[in-house]
Order: sequence, then structure tokens, then C-alpha cells
Amino acid sequence: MLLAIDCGNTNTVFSIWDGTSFLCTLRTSTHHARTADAYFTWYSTLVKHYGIKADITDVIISSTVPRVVFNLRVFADRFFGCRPLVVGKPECLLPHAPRVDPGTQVGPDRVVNSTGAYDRHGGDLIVVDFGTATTFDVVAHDGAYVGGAIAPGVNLSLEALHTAAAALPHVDVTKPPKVIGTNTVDCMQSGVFWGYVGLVHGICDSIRAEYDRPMRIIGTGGLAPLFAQGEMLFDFIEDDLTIHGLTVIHEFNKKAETT
Ligand SMILES: Nc1ncnc2c1ncn2[C@@H]1O[C@H](COP(=O)(O)OP(=O)(O)OP(=O)(O)O)[C@@H](O)[C@H]1O
Ligand SMILES: CC(C)(CO)[C@@H](O)C(=O)NCCC(=O)O
Ligand SMILES: [K+]
Repeated sequence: MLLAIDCGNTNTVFSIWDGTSFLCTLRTSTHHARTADAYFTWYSTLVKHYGIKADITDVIISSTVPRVVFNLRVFADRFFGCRPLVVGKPECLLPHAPRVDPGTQVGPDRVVNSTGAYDRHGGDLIVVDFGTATTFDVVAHDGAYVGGAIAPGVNLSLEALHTAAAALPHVDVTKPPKVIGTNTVDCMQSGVFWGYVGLVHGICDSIRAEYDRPMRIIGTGGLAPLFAQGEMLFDFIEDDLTIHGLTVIHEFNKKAETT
């Protein structure tokens, strides 16, 4: 069985894939100081809680935080006796190499999202991921990541408002009842919610104008469903795109090993 690990700047997701379906998905905050033993304590407690019989033989990791990879490697080696595949390392083969400026280190999550989206939908896509950053990944007709855009994440923007302005409270993102807010919280939520709706529309329209073929748009990340509410931003919404992409890359490497 495969343990797929998606480490973002805010959250880390572990998902167990038995080759047909995901047995469980576990989420924790990302901390570079978390040790291999701490990962295992957390992991084994939850796996036991859910009554899952997981015989992990393989581990694949995508990490936007380079420092966490060391402890995750130790975790894989110590508890599952395996050498993990790490997306972005030379030994981890990709079905489609990114086509970007020389020397660019594309975020592994963006490469993995592109792979997962291409596997499900074919090429000519824009993948919009609402994580710590809001990223736009352009997937070419052949499945390669060929660029995109990086904007501040939704929660980051709300946090920045609260941090920089003494009179602005901490608020959670939600769709406000109206655009014209009549109290501080509604005004902040309006600015961020409608601001991001406009940002996603604007960037996707501009990408489409710059790209020479029709494109479909896929929304992913925890906040995609919120932004999709009645706004016609996406052709598809997928909550497991990054983890799915990891299973595709793992499969690709397994096949390459045996041929
Ligand atoms: N299934 C879900 N339903 C509702 N909210 C969710 C869900 N998954 C995540 N969230 C929330 O949505 C936000 C975005 O989650 P997501 O996992 O896409 O990115 P993140 O973990 O914030 O960022 P990163 O992946 O960069 O660490 C988070 O604040 C998270 O608490
Ligand atoms: C943009 C983030 C932070 C989104 O998780 C990540 O993909 C990243 O660190 N990227 C590196 C730069 C790039 O993708 O071009
Ligand atoms: K993510």
C-alpha cells in the first residue's frame, strides 16, 4: 500500500491508497521540527482509531517546505522500511517535465496538481488551488506544467488585514450576505470573498486570452467549494487533486522501474 504525503506551508495531509481507493486521509499542521517519531505517534493513533489495516510498502512525498523532508524520510525508513519518492528530486520521474525558465524550481504541489488534473481531464487546463497561496497552474495539451500565477492565499490576506490594521479583527472567510457590508466583519469578508472571485475570474480570463486553445478550469483546495458557490468559476471541483497526482506519479515510477 502507498502512503501519499502532501506537505503544504500550512497543512500536511497523509492519505493511504490501496491501489483502488483511499482508506483514509489524515491532516495535521506543518512543522519542520516534527520528528519521525512524532509523525508515527500521530499517524498510528489515527489509523488505529479508524480501524484501518494498512500495510504500507511505499511512500511518496510532495513538500513545499524543504526542511520537513528530512524527518519524513526518517519516518518512512524507520517505520515502513522504505525509501520515499520525493517529487522534485532527480530520482522521482515525472510523466511530463515542466516547461519553465531554466533554473526555476516549480512548487512540487503545482507539478503534482498538473499531473493529477491531466490524468483525469486531459490537457489545456487551468488548475486553481486555494492553499497558503492561491496558485494557477497551466497544463498544456500534452500534460506538461507550463506556468501560471501565484497570488496570496485567502486566509493569508485576511490574516494580513488583521495584523496590519489595529481596528480589524480576525475573521474567517465566508460568503457574505451582500457586497455592501454594514459592519466591519461583513466589510472584510466582502472584500476578501468578492475580491477573490474577481481575482480568479480576471486571471483565468487573461490566461485564456493569452493561451491559444480552449481551456477548462479545475478548482481544488479546501476553499474551492466556497468560492464556487453560484459563481461559475470552475468546470470541475476536486478535493483530492494533489493526493491523486501523487498516486499517478508513484504508479509512473513503479512502471519505469519494471521496464
Ligand atoms: N475538506 C475541507 N472542508 C472545509 N475546509 C477545509 C477542508 N480542507 C481544508 N479546509 C480548510 O481550507 C483551507 C485550505 O485548505 P488546503 O488544504 O487547501 O490548504 P492549506 O492546508 O491551508 O494550505 P497548504 O496546502 O498550502 O498548506 C484551510 O484553512 C483548511 O482548514
Ligand atoms: C506557491 C506555493 C507556496 C504554493 O503552495 C508553492 O507551490 C511554492 O513554494 N512554489 C515555488 C515557486 C513556484 O512554484 O514557481
Ligand atoms: K494544498
